[in-house]
Amino acid sequence: MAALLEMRGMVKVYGALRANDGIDLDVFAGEIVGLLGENGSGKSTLMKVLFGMVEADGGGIVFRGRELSGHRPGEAMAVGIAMIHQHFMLVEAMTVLENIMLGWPEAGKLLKRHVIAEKIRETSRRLGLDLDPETRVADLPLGRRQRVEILKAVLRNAELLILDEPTSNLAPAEVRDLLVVLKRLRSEGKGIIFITHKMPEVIEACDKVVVLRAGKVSGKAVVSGADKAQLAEMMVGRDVTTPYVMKAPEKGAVRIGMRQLAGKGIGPLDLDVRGGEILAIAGVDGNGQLELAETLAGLRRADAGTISLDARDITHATPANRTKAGLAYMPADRSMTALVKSMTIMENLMLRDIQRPPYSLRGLLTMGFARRRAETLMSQFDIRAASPLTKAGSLSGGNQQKIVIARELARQPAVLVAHQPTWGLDPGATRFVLERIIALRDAGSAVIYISSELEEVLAVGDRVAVLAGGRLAGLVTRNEVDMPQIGLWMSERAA
Ligand SMILES: Nc1ncnc2c1ncn2[C@@H]1O[C@H](COP(=O)(O)OP(=O)(O)OP(=O)(O)O)[C@@H](O)[C@H]1O
Repeated sequence: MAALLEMRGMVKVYGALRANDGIDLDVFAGEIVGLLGENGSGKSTLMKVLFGMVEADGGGIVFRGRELSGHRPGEAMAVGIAMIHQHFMLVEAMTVLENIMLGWPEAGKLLKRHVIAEKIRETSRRLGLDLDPETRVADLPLGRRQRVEILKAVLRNAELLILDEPTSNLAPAEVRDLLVVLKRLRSEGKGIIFITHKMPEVIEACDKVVVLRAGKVSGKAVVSGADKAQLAEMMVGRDVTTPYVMKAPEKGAVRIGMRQLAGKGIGPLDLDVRGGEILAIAGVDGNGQLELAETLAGLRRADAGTISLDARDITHATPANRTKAGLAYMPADRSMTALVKSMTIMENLMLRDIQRPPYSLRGLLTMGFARRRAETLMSQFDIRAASPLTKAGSLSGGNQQKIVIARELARQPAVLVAHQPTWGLDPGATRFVLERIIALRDAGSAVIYISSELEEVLAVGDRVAVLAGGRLAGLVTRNEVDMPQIGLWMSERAA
């Protein structure tokens, strides 16, 4: 049987960097191929070339027996290739049906609205998407929005679906549902390319894996029957499975405190986090995590209650004043909200401290210092780019995340609020970041670590709290953690 997709010797060069350096990739109909590799190894670039978003500098693509070159996304879609983006291209104010018609103008000309609505219902039932054509996208949780994109692709007769880290911002239950949907698509004969950094997802859903390193294929394997340890070694290139070392906490004074804190979607909350302590907050996404993080960072108003930082009331302080007071914040959606893509890596790294020494002395920017500092942070945090003067937006997703993480950690903040700090990071980078956060705690900072990844929460939390419906459903110390209890708390919903 001929492959659905054959990519041969793909090359894509950016200046001196060979982002893709002779990559071969085959996908058969009815096959899920895991595309893996560390941050910056060239996965997204290869997919952008395939989908016609960037032009290759070498190599050839054959899709369903026909050569594809110099194409644009419109042509890729017309021949049956669909790309499900990480940031969904949906209009929130419109319904599922309207969004689907919007992205499929030909259908609007040929088919009546109720016929399309029926097609949506039928396809949704068949694939287990649980979507109603009349629901407004704004009312759908993230996982369902992604399914609208999948539905759109299937209705337009896509034969190959590209999913670039589709699970990175989904809650565990949504991930399970997505994998079920992907398997149904496979059984209907679709080819799927699935980019992920998560080993369990690969084992659960993929038929084979292709691993990239520095723009080249560094390994290939059939998943069934493969030795898990070998697969992990091939994917990660080093052992990242040893547990984190957590010294017994040396708890200091309360560094951040909340009293009856309430706002839209949260509270009232009473919490204290001491220096030398990590409070990990678990919970199913959408239970007030974002609201809590943004209220602490000063991006949302608290309607009632107080927040204190090192005994100073910061409830109504601006984000900039909170930064000055020693608060660092890593938002979950770093590439959209914490990074200026048109600025250089160096500029992004100094963004928070630009008016203060040592960056600025008597009003003069000390560029030499800024550059040296950027070089040091880039090497410490393994931010892969040609130079500190490279534009942040041209970096791979994971490397963009690392800029924000490096900037916030390097400030040695009194308090760190980290929301899903490892989204989009490869296993090696995840480990590094968690170790740095633990080091920050060991140096006396207070950390609030918000994540829907239970494994991480349990690995780093000195205490573990569960947020449900915007309130604390439970709070235990590390030694008291009882998994069934945590699960129960997570499923609690405040009325
Ligand atoms: N437009 C661009 N200009 C310059 N360099 C680029 C551009 N796009 C990508 N690169 C570089 O190409 C390399 C591969 O990036 P790519 O986004 O393909 O990696 P990735 O494997 O998808 O990584 P991640 O897991 O972090 O998303 C990176 O070094 C990146 O900085």
